[in-house]
Amino acid sequence: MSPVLELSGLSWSVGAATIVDGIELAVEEGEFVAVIGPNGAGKTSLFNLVSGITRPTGGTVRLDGADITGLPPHRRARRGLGRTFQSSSVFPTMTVAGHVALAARAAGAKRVAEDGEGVRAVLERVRLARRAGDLAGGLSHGDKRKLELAVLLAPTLAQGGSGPSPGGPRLMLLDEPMAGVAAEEVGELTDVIRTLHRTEGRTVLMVEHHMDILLGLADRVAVMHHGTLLATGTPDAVMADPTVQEAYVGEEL
Ligand SMILES: Nc1ncnc2c1ncn2[C@@H]1O[C@H](COP(=O)(O)OP(=O)(O)OP(=O)(O)O)[C@@H](O)[C@H]1O
Repeated sequence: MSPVLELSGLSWSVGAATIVDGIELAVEEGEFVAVIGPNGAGKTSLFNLVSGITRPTGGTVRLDGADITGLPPHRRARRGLGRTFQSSSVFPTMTVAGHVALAARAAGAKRVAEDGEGVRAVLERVRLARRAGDLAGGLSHGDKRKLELAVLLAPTLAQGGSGPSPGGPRLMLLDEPMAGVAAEEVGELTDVIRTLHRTEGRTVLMVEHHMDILLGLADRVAVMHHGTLLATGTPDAVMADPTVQEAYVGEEL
């Protein structure tokens, strides 16, 4: 069986600067791979290439064995690739339930009521049902992150209809979901992400700076440095790797 995601020689240059440099990475079905690396290593740039926001200057991206290198982001989404962003992307004056209903309709769901069972069920999966009627602008950072996950799951509501990717994304790219989240909210957000991975069986590729969060969450860690993949391995193996420690000199691993 092909890996869910396969990156071969994936590269991106801007002028003379090579920002992503020959990445080789295969992510298997149901795997949780964390991408770490010092500031400016190229992690977000790599996510932009995988989700189709930027076109690589070299190499290929394969999803379920099919070459999707030339596909725009919405067509990748239809094939089951979902992505969240480093900075929060909610609409402050729209309700929490409104976000889910809107995303479900965009995915082809018919007759989605904001106060209906379907929207509530999606919000329960990210532990946000109690805030369904509240405006997104009033949510804590942790709850905004959960709402972004609910928006990723909303295409589930198109199930049975003509909507694309009825089960929601099988591959989720999460770009620093803990950024800006208060320490007391990190545990619950980690639990939500763990459930989406372990219980629902989704494949996850996640950028995260804090190794303590990744221990117990990630099967494998991929370390980026200056645009290249410096090492991949279990969290413990990567932390013990002297080349990784060297790349992080002056920064916390
Ligand atoms: N559009 C662009 N044009 C030129 N340089 C860019 C562009 N986008 C990113 N860069 C540069 O590429 C490098 C990698 O940036 P990127 O944001 O991918 O790193 P990162 O590992 O995600 O960093 P951080 O951990 O700080 O978020 C940086 O030096 C950045 O300045």
